[in-house]
Amino acid sequence: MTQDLSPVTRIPRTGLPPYAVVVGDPARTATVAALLDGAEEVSYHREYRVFRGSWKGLPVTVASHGVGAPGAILLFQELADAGVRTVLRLGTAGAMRPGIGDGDLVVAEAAVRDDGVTQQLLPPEYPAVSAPEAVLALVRAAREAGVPHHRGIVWTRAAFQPGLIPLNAYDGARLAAIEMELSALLVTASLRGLVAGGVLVVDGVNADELVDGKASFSTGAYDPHREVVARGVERGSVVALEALRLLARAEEAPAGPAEAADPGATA
Ligand SMILES: O=P(O)(O)O[C@H]1O[C@H](CO)[C@@H](O)[C@H]1O
Ligand SMILES: O=c1cc[nH]c(=O)[nH]1
Repeated sequence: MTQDLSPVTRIPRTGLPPYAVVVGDPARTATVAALLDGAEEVSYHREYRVFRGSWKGLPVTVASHGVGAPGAILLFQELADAGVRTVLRLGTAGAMRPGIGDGDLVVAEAAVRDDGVTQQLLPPEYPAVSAPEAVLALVRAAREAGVPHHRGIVWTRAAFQPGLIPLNAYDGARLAAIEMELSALLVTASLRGLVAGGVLVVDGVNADELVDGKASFSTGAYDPHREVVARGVERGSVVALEALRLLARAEEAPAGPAEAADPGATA
């Protein structure tokens, strides 16, 4: 029997666990899947590679979305169509604030919508915010794992390489990191009633270097191919999976009176 597959990403329309970790690099799905019990590759079409498996008894989906928000949002939408309800992005990012170092994690509280695609879907004033429970679960998981981590607002920016327009629009805005897909996930989540968040592994442009004036925050010190980044990705994988487990456990707990009265609370 031919499986019913989504049109672009070719992920199965049914049978995916509702808790998901999404990553940019298809190779990273295998890194995360290696931590799971009973991991199996479900599909691999274009940049969209999907595994399913179990983390401490919780069935999870692990999927890649490639580089750039226009392609990534196709995966986010098709995951939602397939019944996935909680999505955490485990990405890499450049640091933008003093004190954030290579391999550290940044837990995103919100993202600047400079993603190049959501502007075509709804007005730019609409915010891209992480679910507060996702932020708290990621921070708790990072703290319990003893992983260096920071919280803050992330700049999702469609252009990776610098062009002619100066990149100083957010100087002084205390942004924590820069990457390319998170705001598209957060906006999709708000529109579709999903719980979403992001944890990013810093792969360069250490903000201490910025302060010293040794690098610009373009790609001066960008180098994701280092041991410090690989270790950060391993730690970030555990943090993301553990945060999913905390979120699932909290959702199983009986709703309080305020949540029960608010139909949006359990969307
Ligand atoms: O490592 P990933 O998750 O792909 O994230 C970052 O890395 C890519 C750029 O090198 C972009 O996708 C950016 O968001
Ligand atoms: O988009 C990205 C990803 C990683 N590092 C960066 O500096 N930018």
